[in-house]
Amino acid sequence: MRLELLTPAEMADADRLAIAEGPFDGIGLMRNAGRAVADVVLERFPAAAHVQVLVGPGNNGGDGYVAARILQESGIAVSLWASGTPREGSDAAIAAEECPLTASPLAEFEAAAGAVVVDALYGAGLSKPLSGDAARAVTLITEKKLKVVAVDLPSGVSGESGKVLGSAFRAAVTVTFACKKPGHLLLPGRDLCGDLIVADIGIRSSVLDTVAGRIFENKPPLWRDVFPKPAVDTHKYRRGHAGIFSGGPTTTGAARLSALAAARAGAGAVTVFSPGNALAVNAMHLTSIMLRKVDDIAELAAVLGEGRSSAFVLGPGFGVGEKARDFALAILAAGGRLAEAGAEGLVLDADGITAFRDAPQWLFEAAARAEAPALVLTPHEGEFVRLFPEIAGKEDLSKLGKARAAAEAAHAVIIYKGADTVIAAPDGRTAINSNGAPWLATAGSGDVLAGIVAGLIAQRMPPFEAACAAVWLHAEAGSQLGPGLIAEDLPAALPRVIKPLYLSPDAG
Ligand SMILES: NC(=O)C1=CN([C@@H]2O[C@H](COP(=O)(O)OP(=O)(O)OC[C@H]3O[C@@H](n4cnc5c(N)ncnc54)[C@H](OP(=O)(O)O)[C@@H]3O)[C@@H](O)[C@H]2O)[C@@H](O)CC1
Ligand SMILES: [K+]
Repeated sequence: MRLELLTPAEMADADRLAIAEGPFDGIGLMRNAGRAVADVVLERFPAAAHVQVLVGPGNNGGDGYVAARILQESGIAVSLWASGTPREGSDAAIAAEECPLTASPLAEFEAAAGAVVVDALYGAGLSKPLSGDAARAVTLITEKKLKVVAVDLPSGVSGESGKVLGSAFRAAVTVTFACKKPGHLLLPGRDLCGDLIVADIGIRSSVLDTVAGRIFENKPPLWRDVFPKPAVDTHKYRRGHAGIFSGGPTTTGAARLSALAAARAGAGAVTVFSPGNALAVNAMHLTSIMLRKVDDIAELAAVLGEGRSSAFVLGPGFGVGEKARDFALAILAAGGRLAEAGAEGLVLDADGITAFRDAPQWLFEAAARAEAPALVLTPHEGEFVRLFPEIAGKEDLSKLGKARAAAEAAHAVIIYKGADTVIAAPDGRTAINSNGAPWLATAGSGDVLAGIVAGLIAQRMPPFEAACAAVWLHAEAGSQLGPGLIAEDLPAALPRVIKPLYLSPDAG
């Protein structure tokens, strides 16, 4: 399955190119699309006695006319409700002509109890909020709790952003064509799509290769080639060394969660760098993880000078303040010297992010230096607003657009967390995660994620791929653990989700 996600504009290019190159012309593609929809209706709802097909004036409606015809030919009672008429000479007009049913105006639509609805009002061409007859149809169908099969997208959901314009259908199944679109994975779109089926309608993969941009669904094939594999003759430092900064005596747990996660992600050695007054409490809870006192910038400089640690986590439980800023900037400034010893990255999480709320520019400039270790920022929505207030306020940008703009501005890999986590690199590559689990919304879960990222970067995994892999592994562990999950469970669950990556080329 393809991992590229096509924006509606890219998909329109694909349609044009596919029509030019063949083997199918526009109406050919539409017949294939409509048939795919009809097949899903028949397969999913074999007992349906009545299907109500709602068609719009564009090509989405065209798919609906095809589906209506095929469903009627298969013996089901079909009623057709149209909003507007297809433009003369368009593919949709041909599809409407080939359809033996007479459409009633959508204004007269009544939801029939027990009917299955095919929503072919608007798809990739959604250009304004749903209103009038279409919004009324959404209300009636929702009230009657009818099962909806959406064509391409539930009408009202933006294929670009996953946002709802006005109101939108909640589908049981959505049938899209050739590739998924960002709006299928970003919330609330993902939730409104129900089960998502990608139908092959005869667009050649060479066409999709030509138009595909740099947006991906986050799945193992995206990063498995660079996932660390320990060599047979390896030793612990060759498997990378991650350094995790602990907060004071009452806030040490977060760093230990990160440290355990870095170790479980495969880092050969992990050290917790602790303030002197928290050494005792850290020591009491650490076994395979090493511990070292780092109280001030001079002790940090000594650690950096040794060049052993190749990836750092700063922020979990660390405290918001000057010390967090100084430490982060010192690590980013040490890149050149560290690079020789193999230092690769700094994962700035939680308090480490908030510490820069009044001076984000200092951080961004430090990360922009060519020799700086890679910076990975892991904001949830609140932290994102603190660090990127202007980008966060741009209502016209999707979550993906915001993450991308932030990555460019900060010269950092951004993990914009949430149920639809987006990972963005400064070079424009962006991935949307789709295996998230609600169980992950629990205290300490983010500390674990930061640790996994650092554990992978410590093993020389490139930072964007490390971030993507970490988000996927974290979510996969969360899904497998399920209800009752607490953050302490996550590091221990990692071996179970990592192992299949080594065993099967098709895992995930
Ligand atoms: N050959 C191909 O290209 C293939 C395409 N395929 C299918 O085509 C679909 C894309 O088709 P499309 O580009 O025609 O856009 P579509 O979603 O039908 O909407 C455009 C029309 O709706 C109107 N409109 C929009 N929003 C509205 C609102 N809220 N309220 C009221 N009106 C609104 C809009 O009006 P306008 O913006 O012009 O004012 C325009 O008239 C795609 O999703 C897939 O299903 C497949 O068959 C495979 C082959
Ligand atoms: K639709």
